[in-house]
Amino acid sequence: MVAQVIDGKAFAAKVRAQVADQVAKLKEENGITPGLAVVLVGEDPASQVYVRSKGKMTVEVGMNSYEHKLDVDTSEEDLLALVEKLNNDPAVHGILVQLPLPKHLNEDLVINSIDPAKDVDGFHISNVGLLGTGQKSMVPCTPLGCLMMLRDHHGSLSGMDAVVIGRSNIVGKPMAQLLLGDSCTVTIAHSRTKDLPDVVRRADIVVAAVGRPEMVPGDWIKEGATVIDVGINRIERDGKNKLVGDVDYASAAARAGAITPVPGGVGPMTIACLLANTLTACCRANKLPEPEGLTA
Ligand SMILES: Nc1nc(=O)c2c([nH]1)NC[C@@H]1CN(c3ccc(C(=O)N[C@@H](CCC(=O)O)C(=O)O)cc3)C=[N+]21
Ligand SMILES: [Mg+2]
Repeated sequence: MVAQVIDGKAFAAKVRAQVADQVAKLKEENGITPGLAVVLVGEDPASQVYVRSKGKMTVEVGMNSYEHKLDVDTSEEDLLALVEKLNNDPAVHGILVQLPLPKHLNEDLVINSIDPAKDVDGFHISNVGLLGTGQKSMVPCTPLGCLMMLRDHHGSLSGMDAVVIGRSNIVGKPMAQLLLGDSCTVTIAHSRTKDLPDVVRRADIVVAAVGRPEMVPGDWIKEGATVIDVGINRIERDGKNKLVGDVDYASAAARAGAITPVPGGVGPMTIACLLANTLTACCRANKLPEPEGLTA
C-alpha cells in the first residue's frame, strides 16, 4: 500500500481563506476587526520564527496582530501585568503566550491568568474542563488541526480505534478528548507503555506527539491506518539540517492508508486553527453567530 499524503499545507491555506472571508464580513457588516496578541518572552530562535510566521498570517487574513516581545529576564509580575492589560483591551480577542517560558516563570500561573474567552491556545484550566465535559470551549490549535484533517479524510470517525502517543497537556490529552468526542475508542500511550508496538499495531488512527525524531517505525503501523505526525524535530543528517516528524515517514508511508508529512502537515494547520480560534473568540465576544466548520 502506498499512503495518500494528507496535504496540511494546502488544507491550512483553505482554512485561512475561510477565516479571511469571515473577517472581511465582520469588518463590513459589523465594523469589527479581530485582534490577536502574541507574547514572546526571551529570544529562542525557533520561537521567534513561529511568532513571526503567526504575525504574518494574522495580517494576511485581515486581523490585527499585536506582538509583545519581552526580555528573557522579565519578572512574573510584569508578565502578569501585561496579560491583565490584554485581558482588558477590547481590541484584543485572542491572547497567546508562546511556550515554553523561561524557567523562572510559572507557566500554569501565567496561562491561567489569561481570560478564558481570549485563551486561543485552549490551555486555561477552564477550557480544559469545558472540553473534557463536552461543553463549548476554546480548543487547542494542534489537536483541532489534526481533528479537521481526520474528519476531512474519513468523514465519520465513529467506532475507530485511535492511539495517541504522548500525554502532554498541549497535544496528547486534548487530542484524546477530541477523538473521544468523535466516538473513537481511544488509547493514550506514552514512554512507560508496555508493548507500545502492539498497542500501535491495532490502531486505525495513530497520532504521534512525543517529540522524538522518527521513533515510530513503519512496521508498527497497521496496513491502511491513518497516521498523523505531530512531531517537529530538527536533526542533522548527512551534514544537513533536516526537519523530521515522530514517525519514520518512508517506512510508515509504505503501510499507512494516509499520512501527514513533516513539514507541510500538522504545523501549518496549527497556525490556521489559531486564526480560526481568534475569529471564534471575536464572534463570541460580540455575541455574533460563530463561523461553521472552524470549531470542534
Ligand atoms: N502558546 C503556544 N502555542 C503554540 O501553538 C505553540 C507554542 N506556544 N510554542 C511553540 C509551538 C510550536 N508551534 C508550531 C506552529 C507551526 C509550525 C509550522 O508551521 N511548522 C512548519 C515548518 C516550520 C519550519 O520550517 O520550521 C511545518 O510543519 O510545515 C510549527 C510549530 C506552535 N507552538
Ligand atoms: Mg517555566
